Amino acid sequence: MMGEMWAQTGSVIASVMFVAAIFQQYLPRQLRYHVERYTQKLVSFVYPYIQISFDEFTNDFRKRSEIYSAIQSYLSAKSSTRAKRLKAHDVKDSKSVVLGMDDNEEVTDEFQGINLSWASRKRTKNQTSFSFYPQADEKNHYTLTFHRRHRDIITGSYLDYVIKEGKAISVSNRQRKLYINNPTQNWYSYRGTKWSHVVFEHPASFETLAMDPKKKEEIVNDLIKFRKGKEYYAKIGKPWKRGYLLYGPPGTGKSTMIAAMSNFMDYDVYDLELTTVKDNAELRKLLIDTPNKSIIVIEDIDCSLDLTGQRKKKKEKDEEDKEENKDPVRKMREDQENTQSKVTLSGLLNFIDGIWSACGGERLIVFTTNYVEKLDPALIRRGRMDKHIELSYCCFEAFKVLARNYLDLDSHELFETIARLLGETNMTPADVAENLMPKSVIPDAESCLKNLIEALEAAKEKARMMAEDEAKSEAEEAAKL
Ligand SMILES: Nc1ncnc2c1ncn2[C@@H]1O[C@H](COP(=O)(O)OP(=O)(O)OP(=O)(O)O)[C@@H](O)[C@H]1O
Ligand SMILES: [Mg+2]
Repeated sequence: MMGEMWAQTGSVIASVMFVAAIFQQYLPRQLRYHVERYTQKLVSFVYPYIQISFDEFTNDFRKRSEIYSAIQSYLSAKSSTRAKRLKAHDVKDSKSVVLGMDDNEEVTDEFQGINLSWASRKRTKNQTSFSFYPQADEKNHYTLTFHRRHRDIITGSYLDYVIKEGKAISVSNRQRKLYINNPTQNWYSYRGTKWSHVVFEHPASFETLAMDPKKKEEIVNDLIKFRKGKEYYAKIGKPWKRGYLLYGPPGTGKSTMIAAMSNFMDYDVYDLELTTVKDNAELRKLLIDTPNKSIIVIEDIDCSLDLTGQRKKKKEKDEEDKEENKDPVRKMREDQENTQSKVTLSGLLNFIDGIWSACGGERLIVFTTNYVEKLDPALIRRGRMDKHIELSYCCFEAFKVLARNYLDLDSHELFETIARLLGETNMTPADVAENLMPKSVIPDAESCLKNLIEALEAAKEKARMMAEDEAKSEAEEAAKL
């Protein structure tokens, strides 16, 4: 109804303008100017609609307008169901083809009871010379048309809403990436960049992660709270970031949990290899280069650097420096060693809570370690690493998740024996999972469970023998004394 009325009004106006344009050609120049002015005044008086256009490229044609891209994503959701002629876009970093309106197609939208219409238009300039920027000769733009009495709402809240929604749609369509830092010496080589990336398609999820369900729920809730926490962090005056320390023996699912976090949050992963970072300044550059909605990961923090001993060493060195007559060759060698190294504990601490960390926001920082007790307390104190998560040996609840994942089993008469054995011996989820893998082509759940029971019994026996040996050698030591 509304559309028809607009179309009618539009065609009347177009006819008036057409007649005026023909008429103008026969008038002297000054008169033509006045006629043009008055025609436009008349049109704006009769035609109560306002049009806003959004160009695809910024003025210098080099950069695609962010607003245009956001509108495109917003309209792709509407036009794929409403418009009749669609156009497939190959949008960079998008998981799938993005469908948008074809040129000169229109879709309507509604906002707080107000009807509006969007149209996709293309202006082609006459090509007179060779151009480095072919887009410059084809100007795509969207036009938004609405009644002038809604001007304030549309230019205020509606446009904000469209851009926010559009950006959210682009994020959810985005292909997630795993970034790895390049060694510093390669940054300035041909096409050298700080981070290289590959497409990240890890299948891990919190559903398939084997761990105590209560702990898992706590972590998921913590992540949800963080994701929704923009205003909260602003209110308490803290940068929007959160640190997790994942610790536990090898094979308990620390790396798997990081993948699950990334899938759950829809964040890119920045896997930071500290041993290839030259010094603290380079570390800062790398981190400033990470955008928001990312997880910065430092795996095996205890092995990456001699972080634990850094402070102590420094103190020792200071003492040594006091020695008056120091061998100059030795001093030179030591100086060289020092320049080779690299990132210090204080550099890393600055990264976690330094001033830069407030840039952008919405970042998770995850450290993993096998030996939490070895870490410097300064690194893991509350406020730096907000949450300490222990990933431990497989408990019965975790086993049930694995049995469901690997064998599609929720219960079985052998579960009771497995529960008992898991209580008596330590086995990592990685080992339990390995034993649950079907060994034959035709999967047989029962034989897989029996395999696991055998492995658990063997592990229990091994642990018993080791304990006996230890007790024996302790007794021998005591006898010697
Ligand atoms: N809690 C778990 N839930 C599901 N699968 C797991 C779990 N823990 C380990 N696995 C399986 O074992 C493999 C190894 O686990 P993962 O790499 O996450 O261990 P990790 O704790 O990071 O070990 P490391 O300390 O050696 O880095 C994974 O590929 C996964 O299939
Ligand atoms: Mg790991």
